[in-house]
Amino acid sequence: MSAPIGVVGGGAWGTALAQVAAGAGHAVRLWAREADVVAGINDIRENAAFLPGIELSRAIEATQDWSALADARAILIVTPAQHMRAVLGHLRDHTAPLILCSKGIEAGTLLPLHEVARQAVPGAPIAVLSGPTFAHEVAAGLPTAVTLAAEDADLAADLAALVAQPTFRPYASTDVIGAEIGGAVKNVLAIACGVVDGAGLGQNARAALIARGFAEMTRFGLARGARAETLAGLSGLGDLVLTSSSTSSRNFSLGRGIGAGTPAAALLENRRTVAEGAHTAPVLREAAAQASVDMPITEAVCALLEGAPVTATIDRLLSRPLRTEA
Ligand SMILES: NC(=O)C1=CN([C@@H]2O[C@H](COP(=O)(O)OP(=O)(O)OC[C@H]3O[C@@H](n4cnc5c(N)ncnc54)[C@H](OP(=O)(O)O)[C@@H]3O)[C@@H](O)[C@H]2O)C=CC1
Ligand SMILES: O=C(CO)COP(=O)(O)O
Repeated sequence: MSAPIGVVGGGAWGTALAQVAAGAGHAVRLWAREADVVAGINDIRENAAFLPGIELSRAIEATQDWSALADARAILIVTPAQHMRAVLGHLRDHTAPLILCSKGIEAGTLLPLHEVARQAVPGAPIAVLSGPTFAHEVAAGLPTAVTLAAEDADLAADLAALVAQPTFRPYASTDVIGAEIGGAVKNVLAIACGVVDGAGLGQNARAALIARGFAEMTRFGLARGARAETLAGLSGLGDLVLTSSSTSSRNFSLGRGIGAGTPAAALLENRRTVAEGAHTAPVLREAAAQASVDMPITEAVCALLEGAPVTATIDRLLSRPLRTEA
């Protein structure tokens, strides 16, 4: 039997990707932080906390023991973005490729996650997997396509082949930063789209927000070295389209609650699942300021997360001086 695939993170997405890897014919070792998640996967083949209702493959073995990943041929990293550096500290000496599947930018350093991973695990080749992927649909075997990016084109193609299935199609790319920025920024934009929905501002407003949000994503991405075609692909526009209009998105749902009048702090209190956009928004605002990129929608989302009133925040966005569309 060939070496197993490792997965770090027993949330919805880590569990769904473990199911994908098992479906592709691999033995899978899934590291999770919480004992109830490990027990549920090993004993009753279900992650009831994060991915209820999906019967998990017997090829998945959950563990809390880092040494179980020692012989992994590749490791998918799927913890929330702000925990990634701490988690990767446990894998410092690994040399197997790491495939980063989380979406965000590190607070404080403003680093994209692949640079965090490079610092934390210097001997491992780094790749990024990102795209329009609701975990429950992937776990249910519904057709899905993603971007799988690594600087080395051969590595990207090899890793794509490693996890591919007829219903899970990775498209290889060498634009690592582009694949990351789309996923990080769309989470913030999904909150904004949810606010428009919750406040009852209509579908025209949502379409305008998606288009202007994509312009914002593109300006920031280009400033950070992303390629325009990556931002217009699965991991950018594709993921924005998915999460800007569906209550299956935790970010959209958070925004919807804010738009309907519930304070963000109350919605974020005691959450067990992650809405990454809430963490990414202030980091993105800082990174945009550093790069002299104008991101008014991101600034509005930050204001709402900090407790600004919905109507006044939307009025401010709408009363900005008229400008050309670019
Ligand atoms: N859900 C989805 O459809 C998709 C999610 N993503 C991205 O994947 C990442 C993970 O999201 P998702 O799986 O949905 O998360 P969930 O909200 O489903 O689960 C939370 C996860 O965070 C883990 N966690 C919480 N605190 C810590 C910590 N201190 N250290 C390490 N791990 C911690 C939990 O571990 P434990 O199990 O041990 O409690 C659990 O795995 C995010 O960046 C998200 O944007 C990307 C694409 C799709
Ligand atoms: O990233 C996702 C789908 O691609 C999941 O979106 P949410 O985190 O908003 O649920």
